[in-house]
Amino acid sequence: MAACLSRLHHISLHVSHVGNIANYLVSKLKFDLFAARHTDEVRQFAFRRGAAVFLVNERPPKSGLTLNGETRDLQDQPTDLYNNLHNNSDNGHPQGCLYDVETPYSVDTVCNVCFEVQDVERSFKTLLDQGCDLLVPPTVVQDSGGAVSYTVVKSIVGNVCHTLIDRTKYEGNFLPGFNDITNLSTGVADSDKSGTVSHFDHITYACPTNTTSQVMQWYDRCFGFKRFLLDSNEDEGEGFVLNGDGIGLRLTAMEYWKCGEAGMKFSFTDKKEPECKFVVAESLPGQGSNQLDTFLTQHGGPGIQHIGLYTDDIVSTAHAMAEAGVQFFSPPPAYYTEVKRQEIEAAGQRPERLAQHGILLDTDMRHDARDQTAENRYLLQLFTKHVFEEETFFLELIERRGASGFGEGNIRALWKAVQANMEKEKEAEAKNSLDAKSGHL
Ligand SMILES: O=C(O)C(=O)Cc1ccc(O)cc1
Repeated sequence: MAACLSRLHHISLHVSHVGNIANYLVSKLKFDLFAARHTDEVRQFAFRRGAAVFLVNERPPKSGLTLNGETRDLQDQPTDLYNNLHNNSDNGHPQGCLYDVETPYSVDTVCNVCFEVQDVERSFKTLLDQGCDLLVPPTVVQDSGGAVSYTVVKSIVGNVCHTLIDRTKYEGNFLPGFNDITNLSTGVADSDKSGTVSHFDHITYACPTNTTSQVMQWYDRCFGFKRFLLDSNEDEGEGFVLNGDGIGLRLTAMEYWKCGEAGMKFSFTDKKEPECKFVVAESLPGQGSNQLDTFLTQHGGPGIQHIGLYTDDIVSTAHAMAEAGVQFFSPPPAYYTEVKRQEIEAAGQRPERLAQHGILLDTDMRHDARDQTAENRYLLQLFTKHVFEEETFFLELIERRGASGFGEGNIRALWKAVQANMEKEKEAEAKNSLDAKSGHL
């Protein structure tokens, strides 16, 4: 039996200095800082835009395991390493990170997807029965707003953990132990911000070659995740494979079944909540080094490579973010004048408008017999450059106009833009070192 999830609560990051990412989230992505917790050991900050919540944990300077850039296998962090990092004080309450464990990777990383559950104790037992590594046993934390219980399970993917939390008896703003922050928010209501970000659309894992099926099995067994086909060309067994012309990538996606919707006896809500999909990306050999390999090397192993933020107006959202200094990847100009012009116009969009910020468009070719009218389903995507110093995380804006998967054209365009950028950076580095050398002569 699998543990029963009710909804995604937040995604947490572990960084060495909170300042840069806080500035990125607030000034550039227009998230509001709404809750914080400081102890002698740790600083934790919660940021929100719509239903998307990031919890940023600042790593204490002494912790972290240097991996010297070596790539590790799918799951090779011994559990006792996490346990040593999760100090308990005399009263049993963690002194370090609440609602999480410190990550053994030394780089800045996004590594915990926290879900709400109905019954933490039962989830804990179910996952123990499934042979999972439980890093924090059921723990209760309370303050004047009520009590919350949680447990933390290590996933099969690198440093990714899942905190399972029951906050049904809590009435505070975020979680017990956190102080509300109102005066440091952007001061602008979500509805008044230019563009919208309403929720997390998907979370993409970067994994080594030939590990996707292990990941899929783990999530099915432990959480009841189910396969979700991304494209009409996708083979059930193989996944969505893009191989050739400089790209070697296998994508396989899963969605989770909320308890209420999976025919369980309780239903948490009648309101349809936005879905967040999980995408497993593995690189295929033979097409040269790529962004997945770069991630695995710089991150020190598998993990969360990027997150898609859903917007219902990608042009305005991208415009506001670009004005605030967010850097995005752009395809070559020919994308808008030749390659995709007709397709963009057929979708009712203006190529010049999309070209302004590098927004990509892919039409969904899937034919759904039940839905004769939906001829023009498409999605719009835009990818940021890496958010941290190392290439261990980026974000994406995504607007879905009836398309629920991903398009091959957008992925190829992104792949090429990243490759071109890598080459440009290499050239600049080579030029800098040449300049430095000639300066010494
Ligand atoms: O398009 C998306 O958002 C995906 O998640 C697919 C994807 C996965 C990995 C990459 O390095 C690039 C694209």
